[in-house]
This record gives sequence, structure tokens and C-alpha cells, in this order.
Amino acid sequence: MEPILEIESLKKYYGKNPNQTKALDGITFQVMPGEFLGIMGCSGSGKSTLLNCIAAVTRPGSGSIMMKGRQVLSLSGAELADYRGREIGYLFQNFELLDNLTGRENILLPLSLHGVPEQESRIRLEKLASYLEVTDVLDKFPVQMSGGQKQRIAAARALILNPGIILADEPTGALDSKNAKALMEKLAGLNQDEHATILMVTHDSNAASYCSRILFIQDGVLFHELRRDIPDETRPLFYERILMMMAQLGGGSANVL
Ligand SMILES: Nc1ncnc2c1ncn2[C@@H]1O[C@H](COP(=O)(O)OP(=O)(O)OP(=O)(O)O)[C@@H](O)[C@H]1O
Repeated sequence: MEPILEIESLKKYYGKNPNQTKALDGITFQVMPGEFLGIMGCSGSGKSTLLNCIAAVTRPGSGSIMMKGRQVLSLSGAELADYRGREIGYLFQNFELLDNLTGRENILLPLSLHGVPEQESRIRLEKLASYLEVTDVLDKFPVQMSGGQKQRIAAARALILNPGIILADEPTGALDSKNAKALMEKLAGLNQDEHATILMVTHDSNAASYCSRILFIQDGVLFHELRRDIPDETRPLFYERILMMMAQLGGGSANVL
């Protein structure tokens, strides 16, 4: 199987010496189709910069980003807009719903932006809303929804065009533990049942325990990898291993990959 996403020697430096920040300092990894990959690391380690480079919002200084065999850094104009809108489904910490649109209108927004007839996606909308348990808030405005409902509407919006990859930046960061668990169960279900490929940045070890693999990043470099492929490893056991690695990250005592 070919990787869906290949990141090679990615670098992004901000500012000039002596005040330069090496947000990404040579990151290489691959994401396979249907993988649920987590990215963890301390504040300022480069996680959001990495997601923003993949989403083609931030331009790296050097390196390569191949999505389905296509060099993202060479895209421009309509191709770039199409990549951002159709290949990437983005889930933000603070939902980023438009307040003056209903849940349904928010979910359908990517269709109008990319010229897809609404009719085509009506069945997908109903199916996603039902799966994400937001059917009863489709005609409400964000201000009338709970945080969990807002994030599940945002998840439906990220998924409506069936993107190549979902990029989720701290998706549980603004949720209480009950809603965080509900969201993670839905994302894990979409990963398993629809083979959705998900790349999720998180500080939350519990959320990360739903992933099949986790990359740990420190000072812009990959530092460790955990895989949940020990036979029959349960989520609570994987969670324990993540906690141990996070403790090491805090102490900065592990080896750089
Ligand atoms: N636009 C910018 N200009 C200058 N420095 C920046 C910019 N964006 C990020 N940085 C710096 O790059 C480094 C990596 O930032 P990034 O936001 O990617 O970290 P992060 O791991 O996502 O942090 P957090 O977990 O706090 O969100 C930090 O030192 C940050 O201060």
C-alpha cells in the first residue's frame, strides 16, 4: 500500500538569527491510508506549524509534502484551492463555525465554496449528522448548541466532501471530558468504519489513546514513536504508555529519532 501523505525533511524557521525559532527542523514521516495518527509534544514544539504546512496555510522553508503522490508545495491557483478544500478536512480546537449560519448551512459551506451541487451531498449530510448525533441541531445556530454539538457539527463539515485526510488540531481542547470522549469515539468509529485517515495534534493523552500510532515531537524534530500494535493492547494500556512518554518529554530525556 502507498502512503497517502509523505513528509520529507520538512523545515520551517521563523525570524532571523540571533532570534530565529526552528519551529520544524527536518521532520520526516509517512501516513498510510486509513491510519489514525497522533502528534504529541510540549507547547511550542511545532505541532500546529506542521499541520498548517500540510494544510498549505504555512509555507515551509524546505522539504517535501507529497499527498497521494502529488507535490503539495508545487500547487498554485485553482489546484491549490482544490487541495485545501477537497483533500483536507480541518477540525479546529475552537470549532470555527460561522455564527450566522445554522448547523446544516455550516456543514454544507464547503460544497458551495467548491461548486458541488448540494443535492449530491444531501444523503451524506443526513448520514454524517445521524452518525455524529447532531440531526436535532441541524437547524439551530451555533449559539444554541453545546460545545460538544458544535464540535460534532464541525466534524461533519470537515467530512462532507470526503477529504483525503482529516487534520485535527486539539479537537478536544475546548470540550469537557464527557464530550471529549464522545468526539473521540466518533472519530475512531469513522476511522474504523469509513477508513477515514486522521492526523490529530493533541496534548490530551486520553484522546491520543484512540490513535493507532503517535509521533512525539520536541523542538521541531521527531523524538519518539508509539504504536498500538502490541497484540490485543487495550486502550487503557496504550494510555499508560502515552503517559509515560509524556512524562519523559517533560524531562526531555529520550533520544531523538
Ligand atoms: N508566525 C510565527 N512567527 C514567529 N514564530 C512563530 C510563529 N508561529 C509559531 N512560531 C513559533 O514556532 C514554534 C512552534 O510553534 P507551534 O505553534 O507550531 O507550536 P505548538 O507545538 O503547536 O504549540 P502549542 O501546543 O502551544 O499550540 C514556537 O516557538 C512558536 O513561538
